[in-house]
Amino acid sequence: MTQPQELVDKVVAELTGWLPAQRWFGGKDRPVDAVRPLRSTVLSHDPLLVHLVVEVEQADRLDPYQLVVSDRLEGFEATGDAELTGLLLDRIARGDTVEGLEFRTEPGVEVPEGLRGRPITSEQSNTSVVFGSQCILKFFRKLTLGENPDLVLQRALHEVGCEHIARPLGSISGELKGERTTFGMLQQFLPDAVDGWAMATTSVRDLMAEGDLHPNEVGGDFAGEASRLGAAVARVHADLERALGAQVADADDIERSVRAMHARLDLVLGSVPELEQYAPALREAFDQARDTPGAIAIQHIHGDLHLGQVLRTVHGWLVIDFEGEPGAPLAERTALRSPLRDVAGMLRSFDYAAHQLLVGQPEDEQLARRALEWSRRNRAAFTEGYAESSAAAVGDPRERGPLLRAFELDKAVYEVAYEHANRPEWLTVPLSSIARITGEGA
Ligand SMILES: Nc1ncnc2c1ncn2[C@@H]1O[C@H](COP(=O)(O)OP(=O)(O)O)[C@@H](O)[C@H]1O
Ligand SMILES: O=P(O)(O)O[C@H]1O[C@H](CO)[C@@H](O[C@H]2O[C@H](CO)[C@@H](O)[C@H](O)[C@H]2O)[C@H](O)[C@H]1O
Repeated sequence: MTQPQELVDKVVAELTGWLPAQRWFGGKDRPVDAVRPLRSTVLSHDPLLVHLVVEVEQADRLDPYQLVVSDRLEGFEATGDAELTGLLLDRIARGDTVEGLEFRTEPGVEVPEGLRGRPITSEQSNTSVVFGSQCILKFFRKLTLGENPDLVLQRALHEVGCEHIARPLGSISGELKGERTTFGMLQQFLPDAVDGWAMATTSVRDLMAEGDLHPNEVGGDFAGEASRLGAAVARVHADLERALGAQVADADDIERSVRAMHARLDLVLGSVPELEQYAPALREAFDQARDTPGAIAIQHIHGDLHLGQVLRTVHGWLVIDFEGEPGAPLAERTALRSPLRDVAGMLRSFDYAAHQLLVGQPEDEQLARRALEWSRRNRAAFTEGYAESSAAAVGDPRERGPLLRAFELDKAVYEVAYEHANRPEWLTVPLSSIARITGEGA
């Protein structure tokens, strides 16, 4: 029988080669220099199941990543094993503490024992496992020291009765480098849910299949959903404000945020030279954010809102994954920011959904025209739905043109970096948007 330490040593030795091949690994664009164990906890002896946190060294970066591993699999990764993941859920159901690792349910929640887990297979930054038709356990991969905003914000939203989130059911947390850190989050699973990305891209495909029809004429028109989605996002913002408060941004806040946009651009320019030609126009747009009319409200926001983060259920739209941008430092993700950043994130996503079909055929002008038409129609519907339901302090995004434009471009710069690191073949999607928005050629 393998001893836990033997397993940990074997796994750690293999990780340098194994990690870069994982979808959720955030450092695929840089070589892995070293992997060291930070903490390991035996969750079960028979079958052997070990919770392992490692520190991954890549040039000047040190990032903690989380795994659960076992010796009884062909590889070692246990999140794909129905019985082993069931052991994690059982521990949450019983409220166990194992060597400082705390498995808990949320107040008033009962979780059944004995369920088996199945991992979901969509493109994602973390690993999620579904149990029966009732709960989903998100296992954070790249760990953020401290409490994860995904759990903190959804708890706060649940407490004020927000109707547009899945109920938080439990968590796994423990100490990492002296800080209480969230390792996992259990949430209500919506078995009937379809994510917004799947719905939107289906609608785009319907349109492309109809040579002569416009977006409002085809069966799969998405504008009604886009408008309802705008209203749901506005209500989530209002609930976040109710739960955790808001402030009016002062001149320093605005200045800091303009400087941060420039700093992000500087950083991304260092690794993606294709962005260089748009830099002057981007900088001008960031500077113009200072000229936005009226007071700007800042509050806790989602921070990485896009069509893959919203689920359509029979009861309406739900927003998930309040973790913020997976690459950003925690201080930035938990800072009070303008909700218009989320609006901008979603507007970017409509543009993505429309243009992803052009990835393999950039020269097709007819397709490009239809894509633009779809994007404009759905962006307008979303913004209108948002404006109709938004709280007075946030107001109508259309009246905040310079700020919204700067946020959209800042998000597109983030996406350039994200695609460069994760899906280089998609790099043209944010780059061509930047060209369109800044008017710097397509
Ligand atoms: N509560 C839920 N009910 C149904 N499906 C969900 C739920 N939460 C997440 N999902 C599915 O899992 C996917 C990944 O979830 P997400 O929270 O975005 O993880 P990640 O942080 O890895 O991106 C979603 O796109 C969605 O398809
Ligand atoms: O893994 P997360 O969902 O937290 O977010 C990261 O990955 C997203 C891609 O899966 C990425 O989103 C970009 O691509 C989406 C289509 O796949 C598109 O809907 C988004 O608008 C676009 O930003 C996201 O930026 C990244 O943080």
